Amino acid sequence: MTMTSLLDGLDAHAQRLASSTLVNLIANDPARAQEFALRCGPLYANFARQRYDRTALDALFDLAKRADLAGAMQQLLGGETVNGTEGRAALHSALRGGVATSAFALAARAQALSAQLRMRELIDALAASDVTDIVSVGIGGSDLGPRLIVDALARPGARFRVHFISNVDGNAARRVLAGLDPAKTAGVVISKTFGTQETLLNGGIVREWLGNNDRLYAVSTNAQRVADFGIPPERTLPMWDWVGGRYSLWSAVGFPIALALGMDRFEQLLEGAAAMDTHALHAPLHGNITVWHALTAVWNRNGLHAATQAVLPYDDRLKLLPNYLQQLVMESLGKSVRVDGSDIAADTVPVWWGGAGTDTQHSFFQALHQGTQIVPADFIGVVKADHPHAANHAALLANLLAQTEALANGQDSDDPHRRYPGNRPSTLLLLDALTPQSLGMLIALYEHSVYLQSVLWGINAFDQFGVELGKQVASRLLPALRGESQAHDAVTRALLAVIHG
Ligand SMILES: O=P(O)(O)OC[C@H]1O[C@](O)(CO)[C@@H](O)[C@@H]1O
Repeated sequence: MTMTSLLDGLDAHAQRLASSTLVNLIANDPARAQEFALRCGPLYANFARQRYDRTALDALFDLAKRADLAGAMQQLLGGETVNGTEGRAALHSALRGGVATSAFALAARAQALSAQLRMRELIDALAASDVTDIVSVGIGGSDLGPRLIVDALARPGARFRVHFISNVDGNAARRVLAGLDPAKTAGVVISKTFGTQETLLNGGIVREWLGNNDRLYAVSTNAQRVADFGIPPERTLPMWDWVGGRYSLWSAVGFPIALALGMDRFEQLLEGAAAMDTHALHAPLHGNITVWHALTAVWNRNGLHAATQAVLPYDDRLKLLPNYLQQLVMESLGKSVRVDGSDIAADTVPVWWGGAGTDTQHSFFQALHQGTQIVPADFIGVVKADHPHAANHAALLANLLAQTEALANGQDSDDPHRRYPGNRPSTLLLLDALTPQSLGMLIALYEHSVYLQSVLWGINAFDQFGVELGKQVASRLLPALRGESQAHDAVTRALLAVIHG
């Protein structure tokens, strides 16, 4: 049987379960509350409120075996060329630990360790200077990860305050720089290619604003372009082709993280991710959180045909997680051809979106409870608070548990307006506490789940050709925008006429 027909087979299970509700599924099999749950160190995952039963799960695990997810994980972590369209490995795991023993992976690990040593030296030197603020310039994978981690884990009173500029909109740079003193600020320009329009423009603004290149640093694979930009090798940290941009926060792309948290806590983040790598590689299929998470995603997409997936962190410090995951998941899995170039018969990635609870309960949760679309959700909670407001934390956790329960169980009413249909699936991910380790582990779980989903769909998770066309059209349009040429497209010509007034 082909993978496509196996994916089609999920439909039959979904049909079989069409009249079962989550209430029935759990009432008929109460042990699933415990048995559909797994733990990996500080990370607990409960899948009991997903709309599969044990028979459907067997079909999913059969899919996992036939797709050889275990072998695929070995290939990824062993540094094999899992990015076939670009002929590259995706060795983000080598940045954070040593699970693999191939010569290539060991060489990558050695490069990663030497870059970490240089990061530590540069941070120590900056800490001995007058610099109080850091401006990080980058976009996409060179921004979202560092921005998320700094927002989640930076502590008040840290040695450096770290700020981010990503958008090419000049307001982004203007707002950030407005509150800073160029004499006490260092800039870090992060770009794997050092060819990204937004980053080069914003980097140029920061370079000019600083008025002194001595406090400008770079992270890139392209040392020549960095040098041409005016940043010397002694202030340039390396990147490598074997790390994808959206998988790169563990590399020197994480320099802003290390500046904000300190190098020791940055290394704890890496340790957490490395522990998830070990789990992903060695845990048996049925006890493997990354496998459960990936199979659940495929079930919701190809069995239940859910068009979107929500991610709902119940911790204000994780409010940027949905933005980060949008790139990780949708840039990786937003594909409609298979590795061999053939069309995929099944649907791939749904739209990922979300926001932090409880705020979002007061914005879009109405649609989650009573809208016509079923939106599977990942709820993420943190058990132990590290603030003194115990009543707030109790309310936060009560809301988290209440929402997953209400979405699943619903509530009947004679009044259709006041009826809650329920049967809305969710996964609950709980961290014992929010620490560098637990956050590293959570992010690595998503990375590996994304990869395993790509294997199940037969697509390449590590290229992103879809973003290129827009960039090419934008650069072709620049002369037309300046009035130096005519746009080719009739609608664009009409719009330019409006802009030119
Ligand atoms: O690090 P770079 O080369 O500036 O690229 C930034 C981002 O642009 C993309 O290529 C496309 O959005 C991402 O994959 C990448 O993370």
